[in-house]
Amino acid sequence: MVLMHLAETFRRLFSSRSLGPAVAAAVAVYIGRLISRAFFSQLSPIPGPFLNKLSNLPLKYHLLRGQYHTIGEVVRIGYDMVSLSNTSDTRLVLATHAFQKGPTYHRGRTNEPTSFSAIDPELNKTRRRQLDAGAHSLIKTWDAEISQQGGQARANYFYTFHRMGAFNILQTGDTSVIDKMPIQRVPWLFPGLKQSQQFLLELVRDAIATRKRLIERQWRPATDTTSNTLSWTIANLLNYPDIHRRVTDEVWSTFPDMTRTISFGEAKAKLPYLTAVIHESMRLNPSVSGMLPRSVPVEGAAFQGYSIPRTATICVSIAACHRNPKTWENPNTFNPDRFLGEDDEGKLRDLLTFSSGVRVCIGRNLGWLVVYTVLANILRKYNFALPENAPYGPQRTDKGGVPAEIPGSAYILTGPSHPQTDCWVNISHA
Ligand code: HEM
Repeated sequence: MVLMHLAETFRRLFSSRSLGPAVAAAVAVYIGRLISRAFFSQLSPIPGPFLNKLSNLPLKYHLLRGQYHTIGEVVRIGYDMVSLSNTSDTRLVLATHAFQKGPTYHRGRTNEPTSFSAIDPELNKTRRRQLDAGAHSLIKTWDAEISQQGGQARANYFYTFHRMGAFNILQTGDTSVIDKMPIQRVPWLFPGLKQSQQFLLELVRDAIATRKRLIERQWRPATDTTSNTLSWTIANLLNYPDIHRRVTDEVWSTFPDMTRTISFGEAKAKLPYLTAVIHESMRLNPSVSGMLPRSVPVEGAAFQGYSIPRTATICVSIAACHRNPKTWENPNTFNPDRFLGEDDEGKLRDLLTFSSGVRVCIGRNLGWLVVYTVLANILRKYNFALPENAPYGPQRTDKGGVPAEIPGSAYILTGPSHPQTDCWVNISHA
């Protein structure tokens, strides 16, 4: 019915005297453009499904379904887009500011470019410095106090840390925020109180509004990456009961005293199998997985013998690199042992979980801290078991006999697509 309607509309357009030639010309131009994209573009020699050569729509469809390319190391994933899955090539793209982040990073995000979305290298460097500046200025302040006080300083670290994190006071010396704290005054005696309260209220309202805006736009990269990593690790352990048992045994036998929380340092130093489990989970399901677009420098680029013009976009796909069969044996299998062998250092170099180069994740230490401590403590404290009617689990395998993975999205950040059905677990105290 719809097709008939469309056909009739086209017939009318073409037969209309005034519109007919214009529409025919537009269609001819469009078809010409498709032919040129497919056969005469500089990207034409690059392998990839035929539809990808014509439009970027198939890419969007595949990303929404959680799929990324697995057919080669340089693949045409759109009419003007290529994706790499060779780790060395990918590191080269990420290494410097030569391949800047693509314009999509900032489109539709926050008003102000953040350290994540800033495209301009200079602005990004400033943003990264601003985050470092707190620690840097703390060190400078304490160094100065130590030398002034003859080698030993009396410092209140609580206030120092607070000031360092909040509003960059140590660096700028601007303490107006603290000075206006209402709790520092006796309310009814000071006329300036109303003004101070107003100032603080506006500040807080502003912070809440910004946070709400980010949440509404589902833009919480830092917390999402960490919580997605945790979700994927639990999902993988539930799919592989032997590995689950082995990692739990390691935590139990290493830290039998349940009254003490396992710290990050302890977990990292004393739980090699948990470390391998986390690496393997981050390999199989990197929470920042794909479509990290990079603009090609004016002089163009070449990878694996294919030249890529500056008009194209290179999409770095961490997920595709992590499942490249040339790099990883049986890439679709969850196998932490690959990080325990003799070449575990080499294997770690092939991981791009936190990216690499100039735009490497600046929150990776915090990410590690959360992932290690949460996993070590919950694996020790709880038994996890899949409910009887769980849609995924070791009983459900794919054609290769590997436990089927719960579906995930693949659009920059990757988490389970249907947590409302796929992420249930029964927990009890261990
Ligand atoms: C397991 C947790 C995490 C993973 C897997 C992860 C991964 C990544 C990756 C792959 C990138 C590069 C993205 C790109 O090139 O577009 C990145 C960038 C970034 N990450 Fe993380 N991240 C994690 C946790 C965090 C946390 C906890 C924070 C903040 C406290 C954070 C803040 C950032 C920022 C600001 C950038 C942009 C850096 C820049 O472009 O200069 N990340 N992260």
